[in-house]
Amino acid sequence: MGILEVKGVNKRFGGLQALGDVNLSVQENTVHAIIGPNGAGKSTLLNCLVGKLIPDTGSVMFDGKSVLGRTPYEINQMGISRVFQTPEIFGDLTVFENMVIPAFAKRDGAFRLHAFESVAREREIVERAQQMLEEVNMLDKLHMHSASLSRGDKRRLEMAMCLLQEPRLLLLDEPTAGMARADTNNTIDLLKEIKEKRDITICIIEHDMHVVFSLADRITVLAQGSPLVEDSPENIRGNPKVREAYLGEAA
Ligand SMILES: Nc1ncnc2c1ncn2[C@@H]1O[C@H](COP(=O)(O)OP(=O)(O)OP(=O)(O)O)[C@@H](O)[C@H]1O
Repeated sequence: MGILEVKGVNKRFGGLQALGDVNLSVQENTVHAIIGPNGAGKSTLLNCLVGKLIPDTGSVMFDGKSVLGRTPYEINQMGISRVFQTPEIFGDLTVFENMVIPAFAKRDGAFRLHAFESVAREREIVERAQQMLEEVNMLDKLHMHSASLSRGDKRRLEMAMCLLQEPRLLLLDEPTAGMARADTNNTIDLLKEIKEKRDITICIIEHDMHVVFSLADRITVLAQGSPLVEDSPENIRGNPKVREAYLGEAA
């Protein structure tokens, strides 16, 4: 039984079947990659895992509990965090402000800011934010405006914001899209470190096969909304069906 269990998920957009009978089992403390051609349904599937979309049929269970019908905030509270394709950070704020502002946010129905309950709590949040930024090699950019960061740094900042919540499942939507090779390699190293340091399961959508084969323990190939095959990276590389549907010469 995996920490994440997707069973019989279907999702239609009007006449288009974006997901057709998707089954997926992600084992705890592994990196599970979801790959496939454009339009295969990868982002739709990820959106179903974080409550952004509700499947027409099927179930999505995280650690034995259904995620369906929960708000993104509740899903976050369950231990699931997501790094988006386009980083969701406040460009007008500094790196440090982006890290600590969510800790001020009280979301009891409405979203509003509140004061920390004690100076000790405030100190704890500030220290943890700094530790996290150090872990992603951004401590020297603490006071920079987030809008002026490079694409890679914006991604790293978002990763640090997610890690601050100590997720058990981290969902990454094309974490290296648009990055130069050096930044891509830094991101691979960073994700390996993150994995080594904590008990965390990572589910990653990625087109760059160098990233996928560097990180993944298991790979699911989606094609036209349905899983074509799920296997180890070694077997995926050599699978003629996968080569035909997606990889071509990339593997
Ligand atoms: N909100 C929506 N309304 C209508 N159609 C949608 C919507 N979201 C996705 N689709 C369609 O569903 C199909 C799957 O899209 P999805 O974005 O999940 O694919 P993907 O595998 O993530 O593709 P890519 O690799 O290009 O990001 C596509 O045909 C897409 O056009």
